[in-house]
This record gives sequence, structure tokens and C-alpha cells, in this order.
Amino acid sequence: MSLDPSSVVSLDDVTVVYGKNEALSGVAVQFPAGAVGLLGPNGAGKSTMIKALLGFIVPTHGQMLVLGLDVRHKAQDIRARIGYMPENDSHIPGMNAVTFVAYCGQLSGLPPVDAMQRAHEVLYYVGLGEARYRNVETYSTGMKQRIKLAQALVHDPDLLFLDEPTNGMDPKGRDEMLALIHDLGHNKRVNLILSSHLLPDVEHTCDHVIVMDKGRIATQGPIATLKGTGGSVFELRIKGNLPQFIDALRTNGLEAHGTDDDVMRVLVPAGRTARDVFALASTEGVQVRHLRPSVPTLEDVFIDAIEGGGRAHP
Ligand SMILES: Nc1ncnc2c1ncn2[C@@H]1O[C@H](COP(=O)(O)OP(=O)(O)OP(=O)(O)O)[C@@H](O)[C@H]1O
Repeated sequence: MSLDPSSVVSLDDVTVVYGKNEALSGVAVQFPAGAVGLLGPNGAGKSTMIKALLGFIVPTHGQMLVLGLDVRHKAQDIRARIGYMPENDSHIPGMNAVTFVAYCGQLSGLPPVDAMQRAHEVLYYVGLGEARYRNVETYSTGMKQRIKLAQALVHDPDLLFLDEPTNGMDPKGRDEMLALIHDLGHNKRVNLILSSHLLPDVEHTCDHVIVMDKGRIATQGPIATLKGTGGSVFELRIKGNLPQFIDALRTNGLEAHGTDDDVMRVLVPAGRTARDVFALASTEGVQVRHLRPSVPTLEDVFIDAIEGGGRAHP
């Protein structure tokens, strides 16, 4: 695969090594326009990829384009056109929110007056309008996430990198953050790359997904297409030897996961039906207590793409 200047982000054969640990191994991938999820378990290499694209880490091998610009030679130009919401807190102690966000706007090239005006606007947009004169150090975890989004948006970037944007947020705050990200990608039409280990976060906000595992691309594609080609999914509850039955399902090409609470999800490939599940139950001597068709989720589709990911998080 080679670089594609028309993609929002393009990587060709990119390798990043920390000491003896290869965090990215020959990654070649194109990010299309729109809202793209970068999904993978902890340690998959998502943050490393984003930091390399921002020019913070220099790969030992490979080439990268962001908005058609070569990261090696145009890092400054790229930074003026992108917004970055880092995984870790990055506020400046002692500054209030509006001063901090305006300062970030100036760092991204806005004149002071415009930066201040935009700081007020984006702080209202992320729901911090009332709290904008408070010292950021007094903010809750959820508010700190919101101000990180505000500083990433202040200069109206062409592309947003969001690294684990719902980290540490309570359910309500998380829903609100996801609604903002959905609005940015779908109503404001900002190109965005959302890095997350949480399937639902990507499913709620993105149209395309790139799945990483152990420093490589495991799978990728439009979410609707990926969900549409995986056959059908059933909720199943049985009475009998559960581990043995799951093994039998897998041996027969039927993937099962989410076995908490007694109810498992069984992915039946295209061309096969629930009859196969009943037939196998009969052979294995287990009783089917409940079998109901369900709507495929991203997790059903990616159960094999991310080793252990689906089984660890039913
Ligand atoms: N500064 C570093 N020095 C050494 N190893 C590192 C460093 N940063 C990351 N790693 C290792 O590189 C691999 C990829 O880490 P990375 O942070 O990119 O993964 P991730 O998918 O973003 O996961 P997380 O969501 O946990 O941050 C991991 O094995 C990690 O331990």
C-alpha cells in the first residue's frame, strides 16, 4: 500500500519502537473524511499512532500524511489545522478556563481578540459557559474533559484528534460528550478521529472504524457495512454444560460471547440459521431456554478482530 494524499490521514508502513517494544508494526492505512473511530484494547498502539501523526514521536520507519501534508516536513502547518484532545490532563495551573482556551487559540495562530471571542463560543458549546471564569484546577474530571475538547476546537480545525475523550466521565457526562462528538462529526461536518477502547463510544459517534490490536490494523471499514455482512445474531440461554456448549458452537463456526448473566450472544454466519443452534444443542444434550434474534452490534462483528476484547467486555 502507498500513501494517498486525498485521504484525511494516510500511513504507509509505519513502525514505532519504544526500546525493545514495537508499538506500531508496519502500519499502512487510510482514514477517510468524516467521523472515524480508532478502536482497540489498551496498549494496541492508538495513542502512539496519534502522537506520531502529530509529530511528537518520530517513527523508525514509514511515511505519514495528515491533510495531504508530510508529517516529517510540515508538522507546524499541520498543527495549525488540526485540534488535539489528549488523553491526559493538559491545563495550565492557575489559569481560568476562558484565558486558557484563548491562549490555546493564540498558540494555534488566532489573533488575540478573535481567540478570546472563540474561547467564549466554544466554552458555551461544550457546556462550560457558566464556569468559564473558574480556575481549571477546581474543575471536576468531566469538566476537565470538556475544556480539553474546547481547546481542541477553538481555532476551528479541519481535523480533530480525540484520544479517549470519555475517560473518567460518569454516565451522564459520557452521554453528553458523545452527543457533542456526534454533533461535531455529523452536523458541524468536522473530520474527526476518535481513539477509544470502548466499542459503544465509537458506535455512537462514528461512521467508519479502524480496529487496532498489538500495533497492527486488525480490520476496518464503514460501520454499517461491517455490521451488515456478519450474518445474524441471537440471544441464547441454555441449561447444561455452558463451557462445553460454547466450545461446540465455536468448533462448528458459530461464535459465542457475552456469557455473563447466563445470556450469551451467538453470531450465526450468513447462509446458516438458528436451526443450527438447536441441532447442536440436541447433539450436545443441552436444553435451549431462550433464543431470540437480536440486532448485530459492533462487538458481535469484531469479536474475532480484537483478541479477548469482546469476551473480556460482554
Ligand atoms: N513512552 C513509552 N515508553 C515505552 N513504552 C510505551 C510508551 N508509550 C506506550 N508504550 C507501549 O506501547 C504500546 C502501545 O501503547 P499506546 O499507549 O499507544 O496504546 P493505546 O492503544 O493508546 O492504549 P491506551 O488506551 O492504554 O493508551 C504499549 O505496549 C505501551 O505499553
